[in-house]
Amino acid sequence: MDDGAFAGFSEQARRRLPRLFADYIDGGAHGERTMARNRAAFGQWGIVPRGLRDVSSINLATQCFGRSWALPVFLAPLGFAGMFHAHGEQGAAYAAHKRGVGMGVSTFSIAPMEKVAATGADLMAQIYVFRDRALTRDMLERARACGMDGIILTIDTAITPVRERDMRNGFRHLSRPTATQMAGLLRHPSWLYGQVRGGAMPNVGNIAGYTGSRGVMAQARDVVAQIDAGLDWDDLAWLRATWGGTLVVKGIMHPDDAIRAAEIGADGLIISNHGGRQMDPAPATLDVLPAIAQAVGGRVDIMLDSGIRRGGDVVAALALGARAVSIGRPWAWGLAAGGARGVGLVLDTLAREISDVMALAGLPDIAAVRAAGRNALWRF
Ligand SMILES: Cc1cc2nc3c(=O)[nH]c(=O)nc-3n(C[C@H](O)[C@H](O)[C@H](O)COP(=O)(O)O)c2cc1C
Ligand SMILES: CC(C)CC(=O)C(=O)O
Repeated sequence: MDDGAFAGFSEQARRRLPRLFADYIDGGAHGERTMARNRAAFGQWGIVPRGLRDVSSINLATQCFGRSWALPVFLAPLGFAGMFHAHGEQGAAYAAHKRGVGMGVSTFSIAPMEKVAATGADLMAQIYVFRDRALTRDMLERARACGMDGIILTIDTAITPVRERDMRNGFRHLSRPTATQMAGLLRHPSWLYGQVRGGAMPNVGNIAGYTGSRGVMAQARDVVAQIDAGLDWDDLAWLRATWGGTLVVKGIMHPDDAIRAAEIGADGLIISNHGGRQMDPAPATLDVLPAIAQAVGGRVDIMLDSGIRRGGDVVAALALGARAVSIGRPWAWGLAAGGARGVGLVLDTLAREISDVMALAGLPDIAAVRAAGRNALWRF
């Protein structure tokens, strides 16, 4: 796979992590065709160099979902991220805070959201609605209580499809670690030491009741099984009525769904195929972006994720109608490779590339990128 600007981080992450976790991060659903298509779609677009424009200062400041960030980049919610490095979700949030960007905290965060919120970062709580709505209500109340004024409802995960790498490794498919899994953990002593020192084999600590000694893999299997496959548009309306803050719907891939979510009162949309981890085969997110942007016509802000690996990818997405992008695996690799510092370096790497591309395209700020639109782009 082409990990773009993050190849060094992903390589190091794969060295540092037991295979179980490295494959969980890297893998996708079924034949991983969606994952490949996400990357290929960015390869279809060039950005046309322009000169004789004043680009002596490049400003990456961005507004999206009613928030202000220093970059048009958001850290996507990632489940079980605390297993990738002892700094965990707090480390990532710390890096996001330092760089002035936002972050989604997964329902399946290893660290309880209260601990992540204590970093002071601009966070949004990602919500998987459970069959037991009391758990979901509890999560909304906790999000509000720890000062988060935005939530992200993920809608592309009614079921979790086969992810062949996870099946092979027994990720979420076993209730007890196998000898192979144990040997894999022991072959990564520095990772293991960090995990033990950081909390002695963590729990899926963000969900009430999921603590104890059963082991994080058994917990992961059980909490994922809690996701309600019966979720429908009435539930979105319920959530809209229940949650007074910003409500963003993640996993939109069709213009009709975008329009319906906006009509129900969502404040924002994330065009996402979950990084190719859910539907396979699905279209690339960049390919569905123009029709969705046209359908919503500026009524709600659009963020895009799945396959962002270069600054040029970000600029192409913004020129085609996104207000910002989010990155998933790149920050997981950064975290695994170097904790909070690694996540910070991932953001710096992307910021530098975005800035390079904008300068050489004669686009000094994000408003200029959006205004240029397709005029800045070349379809190969
Ligand atoms: C390890 C991992 C865990 C994820 N966990 C969640 C999750 O708990 N909730 C969610 O909405 N999306 C989850 N996602 C999807 C991401 O939020 C995001 O949509 C995706 O990673 C973007 O694609 P990219 O990894 O190619 O950047 C996860 C993705 C990865 C790689
Ligand atoms: C549904 C879970 C397996 C967590 C998740 O969103 C992911 O791994 O992509």
